[in-house]
Amino acid sequence: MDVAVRTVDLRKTYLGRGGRRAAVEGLSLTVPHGGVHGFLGPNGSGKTTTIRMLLGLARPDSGTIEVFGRAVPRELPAVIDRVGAIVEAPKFFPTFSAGQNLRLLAAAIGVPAGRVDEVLEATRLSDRAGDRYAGFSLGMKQRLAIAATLLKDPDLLVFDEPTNGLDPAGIREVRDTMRSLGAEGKTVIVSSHILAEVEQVADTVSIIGHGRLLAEGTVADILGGSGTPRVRVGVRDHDRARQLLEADGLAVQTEGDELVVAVDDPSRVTRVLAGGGLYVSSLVPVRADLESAFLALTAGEGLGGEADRAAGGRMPGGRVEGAA
Ligand SMILES: Nc1ncnc2c1ncn2[C@@H]1O[C@H](COP(=O)(O)OP(=O)(O)OP(=O)(O)O)[C@@H](O)[C@H]1O
Repeated sequence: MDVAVRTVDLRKTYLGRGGRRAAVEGLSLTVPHGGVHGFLGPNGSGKTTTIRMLLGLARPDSGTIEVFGRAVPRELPAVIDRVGAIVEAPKFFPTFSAGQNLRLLAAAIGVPAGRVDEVLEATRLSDRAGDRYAGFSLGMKQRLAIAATLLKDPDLLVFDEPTNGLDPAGIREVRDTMRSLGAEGKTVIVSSHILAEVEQVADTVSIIGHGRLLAEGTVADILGGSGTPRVRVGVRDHDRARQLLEADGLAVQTEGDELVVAVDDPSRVTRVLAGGGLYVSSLVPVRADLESAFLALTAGEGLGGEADRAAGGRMPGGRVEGAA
């Protein structure tokens, strides 16, 4: 696998009131080259701290970072031109148009003015290039920020919570932009504490909690670890249905008005129940989604210790820390 970013045993502590506290604790991450990588974790799990270290904005206490094979921060000057990032909200002149803002920036960093049209096109802002920045929606402002990071035509883009504060339309716009950048072959790292915001665009994800890696892999890997498929069964006589299914060796749970049965072949449920004179009114597969996997993995965040480890143990998919 061609690797864009690799960290090994990364650790960063901060001095707080109660002494030194680890924000990042032994984090080993691998981000493949090309495509969108979701960097996920609850608030305070260490995402921003990790991103700041990747960009040379914070120094790790220990551990190593490589960006395109170069050690960061030592060899950062050799790769910095290949990296674009939005870590904090960038500043633009409100009364200038999008195009004017980008042309100013291009001149400041020594990029030919012709590149401005290309980045406006890449972020689908071409037809708004003449409009004043002050009149932009939040989603458009965020796309302009992405356009600014594209001026240098970097190979790696790092966006820290780029959809924070956006409405659903803005989230969709930013998501579409990230997707097309990933499809073009760029490596896009996007952090979020809301999994649904990156699930649809991420080719690979890493999930962290308390500064540690909980799982890493393709979205399919992580979902694949959720175990036997489950179906939600609508049937009148719950108790009797449960007896019949359990007598057939199936694991059954009651969730609200329905039974949830872990079974590889759903027709077995209808067969068993019909055999006992019960008829199924509905049979719906429980979709394994990344949100459930994420919640299972980060369950107990804030409790720490055993709760985290137990939650991790339920997730054999992807690469799970402790199981790898
Ligand atoms: N400069 C700092 N000084 C002291 N503590 C810090 C500093 N920066 C971060 N921390 C602490 O480190 C931990 C991780 O913070 P970080 O911002 O990296 O998490 P995050 O996952 O990005 O969270 P969020 O989604 O809320 O931004 C938190 O407990 C935070 O309070």
